[in-house]
Amino acid sequence: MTTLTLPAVAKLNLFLHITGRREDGYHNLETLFQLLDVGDELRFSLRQDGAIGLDCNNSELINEQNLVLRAARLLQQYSGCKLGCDIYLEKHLPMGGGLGGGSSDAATTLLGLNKLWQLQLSIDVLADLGLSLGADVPLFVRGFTAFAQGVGEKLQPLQLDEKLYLVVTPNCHVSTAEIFQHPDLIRNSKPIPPGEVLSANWRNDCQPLVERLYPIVAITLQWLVEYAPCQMTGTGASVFAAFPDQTSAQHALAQLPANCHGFIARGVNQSPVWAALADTE
Ligand SMILES: C[C@@](CO)(OP(=O)(O)O)[C@H](O)COP(=O)(O)OP(=O)(O)OC[C@H]1O[C@@H](n2ccc(N)nc2=O)[C@H](O)[C@@H]1O
Ligand SMILES: Nc1ncnc2c1ncn2[C@@H]1O[C@H](COP(=O)(O)OP(=O)(O)O)[C@@H](O)[C@H]1O
Repeated sequence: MTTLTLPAVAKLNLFLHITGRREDGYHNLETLFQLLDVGDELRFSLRQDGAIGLDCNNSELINEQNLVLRAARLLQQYSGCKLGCDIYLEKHLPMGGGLGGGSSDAATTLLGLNKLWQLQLSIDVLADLGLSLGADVPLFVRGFTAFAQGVGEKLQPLQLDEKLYLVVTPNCHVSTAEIFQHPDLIRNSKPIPPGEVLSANWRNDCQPLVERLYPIVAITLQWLVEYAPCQMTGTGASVFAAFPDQTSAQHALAQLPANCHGFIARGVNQSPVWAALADTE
């Protein structure tokens, strides 16, 4: 095998509770990660000379900080592999919107190159490598909808109804670091008792602060709630609502405010990257 094309899907945080701050400054969370069936696409082509190249439909993303390049270099270094690759990233997901696109791209890179370079590293090893790139990467490596604790790396798979979501990203960039450093962030939520995840009070502890600091997020939620109950994902700025069918979701999407980007996606219990990898067997 010399080429491989794989998806890198988005996630929603159906709830995000912050239960405390750790000594290293990071926060312990409890969150319900819902994978979606839409996202970016990555194409990998094997190189024998060990070099790693990146091309992308968004030229701003072609730089050494791209999580795709960082994941590829990390894997090459860890495994001692002498092979290289050219990677084309077709970016569809809004960036920095709480949809985990960068983390998902990194996870797909780890999974894809593990295959293309025939490394046969275990999923546990890939998830640990991924965690050093970002808190959400292990979720996308494991590829199942899950209840998460810690900074998001302790994952328990969950089977949820595969609902239809409208995801709306207002035209603003929320800094994750700014939100977590803010003195007014709610960071003392009680942990959910074992077995009560599905009946817990689902809310996003970052949402009140983000709505105050970024009024466009509050305005977007006020627009969306006219159609269905809605919430913010991650540290924002994207918001989402579940709809009973395509027609009602399309109806809301057609009324989207001018300063927003929106798409419809289905929640999935298993990441499409696993089906795509299985097709290559
Ligand atoms: C909170 C979540 C929920 O999905 O938000 P989104 O990024 O998806 O919006 C993520 O876990 C975010 O993960 P990620 O986006 O990888 O965050 P990082 O780049 O690792 O962290 C940026 C900064 O946020 C703070 N941070 C991040 C995660 C965490 N659990 N506690 C923190 O305090 C740290 O100050 C860190 O320096
Ligand atoms: N492949 C990538 N795709 C998107 N963003 C990336 C990528 N690599 C690095 N980044 C950087 O990571 C930041 C967060 O990206 P993203 O994962 O899309 O958002 P979030 O963490 O809010 O869900 C972006 O603002 C961008 O600067």
